[in-house]
Amino acid sequence: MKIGILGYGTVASGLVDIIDNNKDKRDISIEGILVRDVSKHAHRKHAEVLTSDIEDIFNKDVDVIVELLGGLHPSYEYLKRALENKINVVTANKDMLAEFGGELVSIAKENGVCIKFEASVGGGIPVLKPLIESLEGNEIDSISAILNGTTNFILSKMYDENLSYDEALKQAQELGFAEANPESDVMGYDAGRKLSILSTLSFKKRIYWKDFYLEGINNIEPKDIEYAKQLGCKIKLVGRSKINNGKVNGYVRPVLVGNDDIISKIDNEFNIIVVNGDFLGEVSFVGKGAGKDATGSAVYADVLDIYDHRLNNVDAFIKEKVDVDKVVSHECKALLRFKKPQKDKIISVLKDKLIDSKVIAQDDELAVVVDAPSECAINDSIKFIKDNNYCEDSSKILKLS
Ligand SMILES: NC(=O)C1=CN([C@@H]2O[C@H](COP(=O)(O)OP(=O)(O)OC[C@H]3O[C@@H](n4cnc5c(N)ncnc54)[C@H](OP(=O)(O)O)[C@@H]3O)[C@@H](O)[C@H]2O)C=CC1
Ligand SMILES: N[C@@H](CC=O)C(=O)O
Repeated sequence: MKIGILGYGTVASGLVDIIDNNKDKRDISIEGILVRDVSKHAHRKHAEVLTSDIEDIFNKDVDVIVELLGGLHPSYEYLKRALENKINVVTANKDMLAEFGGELVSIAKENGVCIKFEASVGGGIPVLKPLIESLEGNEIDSISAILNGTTNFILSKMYDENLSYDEALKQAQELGFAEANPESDVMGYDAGRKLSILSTLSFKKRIYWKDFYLEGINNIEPKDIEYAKQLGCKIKLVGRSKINNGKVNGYVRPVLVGNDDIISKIDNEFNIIVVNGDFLGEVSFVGKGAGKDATGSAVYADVLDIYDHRLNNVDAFIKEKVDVDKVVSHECKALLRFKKPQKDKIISVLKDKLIDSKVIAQDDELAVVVDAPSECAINDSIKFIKDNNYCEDSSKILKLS
């Protein structure tokens, strides 16, 4: 089988290694590799097929195009052209799927080819195929997940090694975990896109990533980690979505996770996806969510599907779009911090408006763990405190329940 690879960065390097490693088992020939700057890669294996001209790839009469460039453009235009030319496509590009998944699947179906995207969620973890195929008989009603390796790596390094946020992010970039623009990782956009792909496939309704409540880890301070330790918790960037009577509720946000919860045990670049099926109950998928070899392995699995003529497409992306409710409307706990506080006044407001509140620190700031009937009740209390200038600044981290 002849393939063209778009990109020769972290993931493409992993894919090339695994293709070469399995050469005696599967006859996959790399006909072209597209990069921006050929000279940068001239010393590498397969340098003879490098090109910076996309026409060289389309002129090679390939069976599969594997897109590992990232970003929306020109990736979208290249893949659309490939599918319209009846070339099967494999991609790890969640940005593009979250935005144009429906359109690309429709074009693939019209042209009798397929688009595969296992590596777009959970890096190396085989999760989409089991979800689509092995769990087909189940109605899935909830997803709880760590979906971004970079932020999980940063939070682990801050927690375990007291590394600063900036140092940890730098290491994640050096290890090839982060996106070309790491804002996608740290602001929660990447996890939001992955949660939208997972939710779309699981709930069989089109769910857009921007409709989730999205909050990143960029405001997490060492002091938050200290409080988390004091409370027997870790802070994790968690994506959660639920469907109930056709209504979807979902978020990506940093939350406190109790040390006895399986999600708190997933560290560094590892991801976890826990889904609940009506027949199966809960099932968890755990593994490396980012990095060269792990992600290369997932991309290779998609290439093998095409090699072995498993050319099915998923319909979920072309289903009707549903709205997403962003607020946590059930009883919840949260850690609240108030800077330059009028302590007695704040404590009195929280006691009045919420179910319970427990002060855990009161030095230069006030830190309180509250129990509330809903997130709205917490937000209303904070608004009242701020409107009355009882503090200079505040922050809130919900506890996962
Ligand atoms: N890194 C990871 O762990 C994971 C990444 N992904 C996804 O996989 C995809 C690839 O990621 P990754 O390998 O990390 O990215 P990298 O930034 O490491 O590599 C991107 C490659 O694409 C090439 N490239 C980018 N734009 C163009 C363009 N316009 N024309 C020609 N070549 C271009 C670059 O060329 P040059 O080298 O010349 O600059 C580079 O070789 C992304 O969609 C990412 O979100 C998914 C799961 C995990
Ligand atoms: N930047 C992403 C890469 C994999 O999708 C991450 O850190 O998870």
